[in-house]
Amino acid sequence: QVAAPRLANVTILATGGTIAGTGATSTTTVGYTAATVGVQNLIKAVPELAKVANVTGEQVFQIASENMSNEHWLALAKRVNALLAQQNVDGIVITHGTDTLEETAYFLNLVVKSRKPVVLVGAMRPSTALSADGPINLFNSVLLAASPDAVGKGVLVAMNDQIQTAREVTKTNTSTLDSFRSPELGMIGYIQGGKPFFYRQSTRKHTVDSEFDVSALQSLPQVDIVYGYANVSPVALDAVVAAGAKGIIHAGVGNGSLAAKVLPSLKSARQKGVLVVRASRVGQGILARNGEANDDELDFVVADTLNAQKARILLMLALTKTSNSKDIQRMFYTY
Ligand SMILES: NC(=O)CC[C@H](N)C(=O)O
Repeated sequence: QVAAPRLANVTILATGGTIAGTGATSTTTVGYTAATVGVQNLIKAVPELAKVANVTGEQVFQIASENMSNEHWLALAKRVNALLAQQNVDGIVITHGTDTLEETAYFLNLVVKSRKPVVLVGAMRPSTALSADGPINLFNSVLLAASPDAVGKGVLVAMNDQIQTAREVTKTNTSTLDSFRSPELGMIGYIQGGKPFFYRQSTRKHTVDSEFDVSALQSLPQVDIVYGYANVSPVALDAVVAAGAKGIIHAGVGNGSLAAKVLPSLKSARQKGVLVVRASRVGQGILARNGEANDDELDFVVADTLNAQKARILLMLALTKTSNSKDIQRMFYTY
């Protein structure tokens, strides 16, 4: 008689979103209400979870993810770190609205102090819809969080049978099931037949190799994003500087080009000590340092391949450590 292998202990931290959403009818796939189903009912809806892990649920928030804030992130990261420090927790799944899921994933990728798996998951259809994607996504994410193969890979996203990394994944479609993709550098694996299959991993630092530590932080520095477009004016940029931004992400056109009408405001912001990071609205490609602007002379930083919303997260964390632009540029080439 051989003893059954020990099942991993996985904690599901529920934060809301469509995966916990309900609609008026089975064909309601838009215009439903997000964040109404509690974590115990999410777990009850997928009895198959018990076959792959000992699952415990905790309702940390119940929100639509457009309302995710820096304070939510700090609370969530502290809870994740506390749980992963426990010997009886092997992995964590976080259920999340899809709108800002990639941001929470990247934030945790930089501040979780453990090699144990952390997997974010959401759904594009509410729990009441025909062919709802939440249950299979939840099942896949729990088996991924329970898998020794997911250890040390950084924070992962498991949706639509694919495994994506926090740094690369982005929401690419407002409504289709295959919305979560890493169009630039690619997904790293699949989940099929109850098993994860990994093919690649990120070379960028994360989790235990990260220099960021939120354990003593109650807030994060204000960093705002301003967008580039034809006929742009400096109105929005000047407003965020006047409102006290410590850093600005400029999501410029093309390779982060700066319009002549905006450049004086960016220069004056930098002279006041505001950190300026050039990113691109394009969505793919390296932001060339000293390409479309002389970053050395302007003392600006470039975002490398990070999109603007993830550049905002890295800059906030960077500003908790230093205001030295060279050091911050190093961080953008490291994480
Ligand atoms: N598909 C979704 O999860 C979107 C619902 C909601 N806007 C949210 O992000 O929480």
